[in-house]
Amino acid sequence: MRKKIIAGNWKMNNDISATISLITELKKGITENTKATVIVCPPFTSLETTQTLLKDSIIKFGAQNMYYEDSGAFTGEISPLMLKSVGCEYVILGHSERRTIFQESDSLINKKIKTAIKHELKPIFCIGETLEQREKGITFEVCERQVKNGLEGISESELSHLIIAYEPVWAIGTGKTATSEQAEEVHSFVRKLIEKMYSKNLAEKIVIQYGGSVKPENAKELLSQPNIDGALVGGACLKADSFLKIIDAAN
Ligand SMILES: O=C[C@H](O)COP(=O)(O)O
Repeated sequence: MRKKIIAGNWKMNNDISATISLITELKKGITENTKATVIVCPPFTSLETTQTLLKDSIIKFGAQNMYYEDSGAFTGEISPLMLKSVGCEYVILGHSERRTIFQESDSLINKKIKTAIKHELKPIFCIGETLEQREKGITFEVCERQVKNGLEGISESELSHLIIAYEPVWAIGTGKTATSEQAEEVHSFVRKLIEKMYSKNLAEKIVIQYGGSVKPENAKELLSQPNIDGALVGGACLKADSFLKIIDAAN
């Protein structure tokens, strides 16, 4: 039985004082009785504060991106070693906002995933189709290409801590959630693909989260699908109240 993992991607939100308020509220609501694993992914500038606030907490944290080199002349970038130095356990890679706004390619994402694994950071690897691709009927094809290219050259043993997040681009920040049937269909497809690429064993273990307008109102229905193992939450993770309700829905 896969444990549900609920991650909050704060995106480019929350300064230090908002970070302190939000994490303080979350700590009150997330206790030993919380069944899901909870991860928060604040912006880089809040990671050190997050590390301090989450010392001795069961809440885990990660970053929203990183570069694939350890150090050097890469102005504006953040290395996996820097993330490790502030205690990050996870890193979101291949988010559709990185793919579209910052033109990140499958091959760049693949390099980042490899480096994250090398440094024992757990990637949350995002995939998903655009509205145009869904309407053309190529959702599976797009997701298959992203998974195959993103994981190229990575062995089964290296994937033991990788999480896949299926996020249909048309559902991100739009209020349009995929129906639980639409999401389940893709999750099931991705799990079968992992079985074909690796093994039944890995396919059964790998956590596949859904992301895209997850809210307290739809979380239970989405999280009750057999192949949906958690959520990557954007907008609704910025308020403790709504994020805690989503976490409760996984209980
Ligand atoms: O990483 C999170 C996703 O992009 C979902 O964002 P959203 O919940 O605001 O749609």
